[in-house]
Formats: sequence, structure tokens, C-alpha cells
Amino acid sequence: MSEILSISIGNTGTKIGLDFWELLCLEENIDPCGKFNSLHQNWKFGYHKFFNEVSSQTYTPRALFIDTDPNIFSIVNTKNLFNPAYTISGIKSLNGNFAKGISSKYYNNESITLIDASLENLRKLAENSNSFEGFMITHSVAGGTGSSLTSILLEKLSEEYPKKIKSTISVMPSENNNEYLESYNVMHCMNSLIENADITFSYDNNALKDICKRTFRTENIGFDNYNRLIAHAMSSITCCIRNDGCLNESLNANLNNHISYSPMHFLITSQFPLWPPEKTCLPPEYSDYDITFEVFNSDYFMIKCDITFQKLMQTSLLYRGNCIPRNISLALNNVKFDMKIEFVEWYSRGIMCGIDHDIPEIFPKSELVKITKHAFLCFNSCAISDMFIKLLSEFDISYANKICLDRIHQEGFDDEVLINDRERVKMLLEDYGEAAKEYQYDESEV
Ligand SMILES: Nc1nc2c(ncn2[C@@H]2O[C@H](COP(=O)(O)OP(=O)(O)OP(=O)(O)O)[C@@H](O)[C@H]2O)c(=O)[nH]1
Repeated sequence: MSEILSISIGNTGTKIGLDFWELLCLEENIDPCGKFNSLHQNWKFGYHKFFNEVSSQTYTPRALFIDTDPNIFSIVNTKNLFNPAYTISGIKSLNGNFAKGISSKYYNNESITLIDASLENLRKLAENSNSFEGFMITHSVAGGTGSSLTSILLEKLSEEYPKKIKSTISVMPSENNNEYLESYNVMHCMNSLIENADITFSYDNNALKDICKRTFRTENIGFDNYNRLIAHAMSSITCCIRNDGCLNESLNANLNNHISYSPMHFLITSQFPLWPPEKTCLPPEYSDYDITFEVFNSDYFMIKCDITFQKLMQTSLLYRGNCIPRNISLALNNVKFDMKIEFVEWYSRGIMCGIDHDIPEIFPKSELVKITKHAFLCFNSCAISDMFIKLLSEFDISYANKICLDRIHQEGFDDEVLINDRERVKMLLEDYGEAAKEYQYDESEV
């Protein structure tokens, strides 16, 4: 049994974590109080990897919640599912400033206490597992807490658990946000993800916004919708891990199947269909070809990027629900041709494919109609360069105009920390360019 320990950090990380656990409970037949419903027809044993048995037929998530802001825990602790001992909070939010979280003033008093308590609790979670495989961290790279505490914790985890896989579900900020300090948070956190994380599933609020608009056909959407999209993606990422499935059946398999050079571990995901827009209409009948075609459409990528002129590297495609292998094989051949999907020269395995026949769950109060199948695509590609270029460009604008630099200086840092972070991200961008061969990094783009 290779268990996974989930860690939710900061406001965004916690909200996504809660949505993920809600969905997981539905998929694993565990009620909101942790009671396992063994009468349900389709139960499997996957829940053991994510839940710990506390008494007969009663389970609690292997989950830790950490935030500098104590308010979020009033939400976590209203849920009977979680053990309150595994929610760790500080006194006050970092107010969107990573430098505060890593500054010696704060670090010696607050962060270190939070991190020590987190490590202690992770040790307990690890003791309650047979041989845990790794960690899955949800956070926003733009938040003060989501960037700084994640960076510190990742470094500590690398020291204490060098062989365990550190995977992250990392949310990138929206474009054109006015929080200029965020671009420094992002750069700091990206540097740390490059150095200390093994797999990063990247989600971009801007891409999620467009997907939601298209799916719900309304402008009235917000973070709750984005978080649910991410939770759905996490359900697909963990689907085969939970069910010893056909593809990416462990974090380690995810690593081996998607990453060949460890810093280049920023993966892009997409899913189609999400769900029909209105409860009143019947779910449209998508063919296996439709879902295969659309899942490669960059409109559904959860990161803003385009693969039209970019080649793919490691790529896996999981079908969930009533899909027929023969149809999928035909659909894939056609889609590869119709969409001119190409791979980098050094990658010869093509698209790795699997089917999990269980129909995916949806959030109960979401007014959505259940669909009978969907495809979930996960791939590594030089197209992720679009994301790095955008993040570097936002950083450069803030830095050139000295926006909010005083807030970094006040915490005892000079500009060197920012320059180093930027340098590391730029190096990775160049690595992706090298891998694509055709793609050349152009400083004027940033
Ligand atoms: N996807 C998503 N993004 C969010 C959500 N809430 C805030 N954000 C974005 O995340 C960034 C702020 O991160 P937060 O998680 O709120 O902050 P934090 O990590 O708790 O850090 P501090 O509050 O600064 O201590 C901004 O870019 C927001 O636009 C959410 O619920 N979902």
C-alpha cells in the first residue's frame, strides 16, 4: 500500500483541499462523517491510500491543513471528516507578502512554529501508514502564505524525506491583477518548486475562468468554480492511484511517465467534457472521437498555452466512464492526424492511454448533470513556456517600476533574493527551449 499524504497550504490551498476531499468521499463511498458505505455496489479499496481508518468502517483523510490566517480553520473544523489536530494555523495572514513568511523576524516566531508543528503532524500521518509514497500539496504560488510556507516546507520535506515524491497542485495568479507584489511571491515559489518539487500540476486562474465561462455560459463565476475544476482534475490525477488502475497508478508512475529531466516537471492538464451547462438540458452525447478531439483543444487546457507550434513530450490520456477501447484507438489515430499532434524527436512512446470504467462523480449541490464519460489529458510540453514567459514578464514590469519593493526591503531583504529567483525561472525556460530544439528563448519577449 503506497499512501499519499495531502497538505493544503494557505487560503486557496485549503479551499481546493476541501473540494478535493468532498469529491473523493463521493467517489470512495465515504459519507461526510467518515463512515464507509460498504453496501454501495462499486466499492474498491482505493480509499486506503488517502484515508486512515480510525475505527471500524470510519475513516479520516490523511490530510494536513496549514495557514498563517486562523480564519480558514473555522471552515475546516466544521467538517466532521477531518481530525482538528491536523489543522495548524498562525495568528494573522501574511498579507500577500512572501518576504514576511521567510524573514527572520517572522520566521523565528511564527513560520518556524507552523513548520515544526506541520512536520510533527506529517510524521504522525506517516506512522499511521504502511509505506507512504509521497505528498500532494495544494497552494497558490501568488499568496504570501501559499508561496513562502510552501517553499519552506518543500525544503524541509526534501531534507527529511528525500526519497518520497513531492507533488504539488499549484495555482498561478490571474492576469492583469493589481497585486504587484504577487509577481515576487510567484517567482520565489517557482524557484522553490523547480528545486524541491518532483511533479507540479499547474493551474492558471485565467485559463480556469475562460473554461468556466465557456462551460457555464455565464459571466457569473468565481473562485468556487475554479476550485471545483481543480478538484475534478485532482480526482482524475488520483483515480488510477486509488484504484491501482491502468495508467499512472502511483505518484512514482506519474513521475516516470511524464518527466525525464527533473526540473522540467511542470505538467499541463485538460478535461473534456466538464459537464453540460444547464440542469434542464440532457447531457449531450459525445462520441469517443469528440472527447478525444476536444481534450487536445487548448481551450480546455487549465494553463493558458498553445500547442499549435509546440511539440509534446510525455503525454498520458485517461478515459473515465463508458468508453470503448476500439473506438478510442480509432479516435486517437484520427485526432493525431487531424490536429497534427507531434512529439519531440527524443520521445518515442506516443500517447499512453488508459480507461477507468467508473463514471466520475460531480459535486452534489452544483446543479450539474452527470456525464457518462470524459477524457483527462496530462502532458509535459514546451508549450508551458508561455506560462513562464508571462510570469517573468509580470515580474519584470513590477521590478522595473520598483513596485512594492519597499515591502520586501522592510522584511530585511535586498533585491538579490528576487534576482536569484528570476534567474532560476529563466534558466528553466531555457531548458524547455533546449528540449524543443525549435524553440529559442528570446529575451525581448519577456
Ligand atoms: N483558484 C483560486 N485562486 C484563489 C482563491 N483565492 C484567492 N486566489 C488567488 O490566489 C492568490 C492569493 O492567494 P491566497 O491563497 O488567497 O493567499 P495565501 O496563500 O493564504 O496567503 P496570504 O493570505 O497572503 O497569507 C491571488 O492570486 C488570488 O487571485 C481561490 O479560492 N481559488
